[in-house]
Amino acid sequence: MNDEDRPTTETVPDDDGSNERGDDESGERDGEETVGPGADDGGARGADGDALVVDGVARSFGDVSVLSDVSFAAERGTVACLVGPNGSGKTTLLRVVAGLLAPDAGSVSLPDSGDRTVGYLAQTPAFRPQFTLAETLRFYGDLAGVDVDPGAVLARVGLEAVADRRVGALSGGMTRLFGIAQATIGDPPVLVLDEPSSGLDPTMTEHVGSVVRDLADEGRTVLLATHELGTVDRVGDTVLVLDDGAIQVAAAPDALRRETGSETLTHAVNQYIHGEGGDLTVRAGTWEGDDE
Ligand SMILES: Nc1ncnc2c1ncn2[C@@H]1O[C@H](COP(=O)(O)OP(=O)(O)OP(=O)(O)O)[C@@H](O)[C@H]1O
Repeated sequence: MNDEDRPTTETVPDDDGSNERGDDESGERDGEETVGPGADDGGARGADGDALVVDGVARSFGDVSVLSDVSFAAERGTVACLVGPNGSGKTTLLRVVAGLLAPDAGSVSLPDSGDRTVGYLAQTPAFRPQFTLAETLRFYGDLAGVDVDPGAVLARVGLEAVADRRVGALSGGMTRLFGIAQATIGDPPVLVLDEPSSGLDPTMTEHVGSVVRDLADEGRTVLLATHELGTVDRVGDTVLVLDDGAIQVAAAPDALRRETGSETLTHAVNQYIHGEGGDLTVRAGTWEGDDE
């Protein structure tokens, strides 16, 4: 395989030229409880079990402030679901956590384990279609400096039977699963997944949700962005509502419903979305996977 024909690292695009981690890996932990409802906590509340602590992260593009003060923590073995309106900064935050974008301020603290601490699935993963799944995984393994057993990596997402199929012959859902598999190369303790099941049919959406849940149950910490509140309800331990550049609330789906007196997660989440003009209901129609 010559260099031109090799698969690329297009799953980790770098759209502003910055590719450094940019955090100081020293997010302070104050020993308080992990996450909970409340927008005015004034900082992350990392506890001993936390695998990921984001503390006071800010990020602008030019003079447009996208993230102003984002803080939250996530425990090992849990799924944290980042939700928020289009353009609220979910992808920006995930890229900061994955080390693909440097924050202007604040820090991201990750577990200190191995070479590959974070695995990342981009919103629109792109692989070279002419290579097989096994070839592609080996290539990414080489890039990450780790040995890859393609069969074992593919088994994490249920694709081991098609290791020798060309990536271009995969369905959309299988491609997304393959992207998740790629993110697990090197077995990073934290997985950052940008809309892993958007645009998939209900059965595949459910399957992707199960895969994500299993990856967390095996001890990883998963941070995912999604508009599908049905998926959040099924697999999420924590809902992080991002709006106005900050986490407006961090709580378990049930707690969020209870605290807002809502029957549905959609209604509960919308209580924390300010929208334009402060109308809490104005964004109600923007959520996919409605659970009502
Ligand atoms: N590289 C960039 N340069 C300039 N502006 C950017 C860049 N990346 C993101 N933005 C802007 O930052 C804002 C947040 O974008 P982002 O993609 O993070 O939102 P999002 O919540 O993931 O949206 P969606 O739900 O539609 O995927 C948008 O206004 C977007 O135009």
